[in-house]
Amino acid sequence: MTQTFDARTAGLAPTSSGGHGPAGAAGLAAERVRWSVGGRLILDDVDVTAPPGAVTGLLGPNGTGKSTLLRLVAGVERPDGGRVALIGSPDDDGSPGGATASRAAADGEDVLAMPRRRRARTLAFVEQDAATELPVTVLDAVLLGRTPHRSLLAGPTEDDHELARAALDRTGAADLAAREIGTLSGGERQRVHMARALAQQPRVLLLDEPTNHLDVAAQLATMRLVRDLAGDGVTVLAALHDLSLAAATCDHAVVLAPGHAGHVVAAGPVAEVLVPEVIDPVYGVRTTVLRHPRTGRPVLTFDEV
Ligand SMILES: Nc1ncnc2c1ncn2[C@@H]1O[C@H](COP(=O)(O)OP(=O)(O)OP(=O)(O)O)[C@@H](O)[C@H]1O
Repeated sequence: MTQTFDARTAGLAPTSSGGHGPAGAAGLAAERVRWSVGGRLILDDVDVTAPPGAVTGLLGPNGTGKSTLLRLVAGVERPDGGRVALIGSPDDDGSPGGATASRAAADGEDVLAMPRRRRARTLAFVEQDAATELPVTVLDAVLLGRTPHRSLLAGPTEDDHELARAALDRTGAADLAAREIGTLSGGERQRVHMARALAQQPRVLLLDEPTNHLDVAAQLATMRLVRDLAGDGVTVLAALHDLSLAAATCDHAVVLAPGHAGHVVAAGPVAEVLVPEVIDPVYGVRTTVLRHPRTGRPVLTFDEV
């Protein structure tokens, strides 16, 4: 993936935040979000906060509701209750969950009440294994990310093309621009969906397993890109399975427990959350936390109980 690219000079940083960098960033607070399907309660009054201009990992075993929460926050599904709001400065205690989340959401702008186009300028979502049935080229698929930024009847401008190509460049997919999207491999498609989200110039980026299908170098490049975006003032909430990748990349982590309709068991800085006391009972494993010899960040290894 190309890492020499500067989002600010190419105009890929968010446009609507009133300034670049974390100081002008908007965070996200989901408060008491509730959702049922087929008579089964999937999320029961879940509070999750993604602090402004930070990378927050949404963690938890299979089926704990990570994708569902992201889909509700993105407006793909309607919650049965609760609120999703943009928030400003971090809370006094820096806590990304709990009572402070409720207060922040109560104060901030309601994302789900925004008109669709405005919401699409604010928030971009890369779904897990997002399929694209349309017989379109990769470049056209990425240009769709520019739709919320122009009037309904207008076609893409030169600037839109430039931004779309810059987004493809940044996700390492520039050479795929002319390909039909349906012919791509899983990893190639993942990069294209990420590029479409970047072309949207969102203030908040929601990612569901962004490293799915990617080889190890592409995983690292993606998470580096995620960190760079946060540096540009984009708030990132990413569902992740690889806890070491989360420890290496995220500022904050939120852990959902199995069997309790999305109950948040821990939320806070990764070094405090990614510890055996939290991970072992949630995942049913025995965790050892090592230190990365170069970065000093936690590296997690696991044994069966
Ligand atoms: N449309 C639906 N109909 C029925 N059940 C659903 C639906 N959407 C989600 N669920 C159920 O809700 C629960 C949470 O699913 P979700 O996909 O959000 O979990 P997840 O934490 O993202 O899982 P994974 O890590 O496996 O991707 C699961 O038990 C799933 O089967």
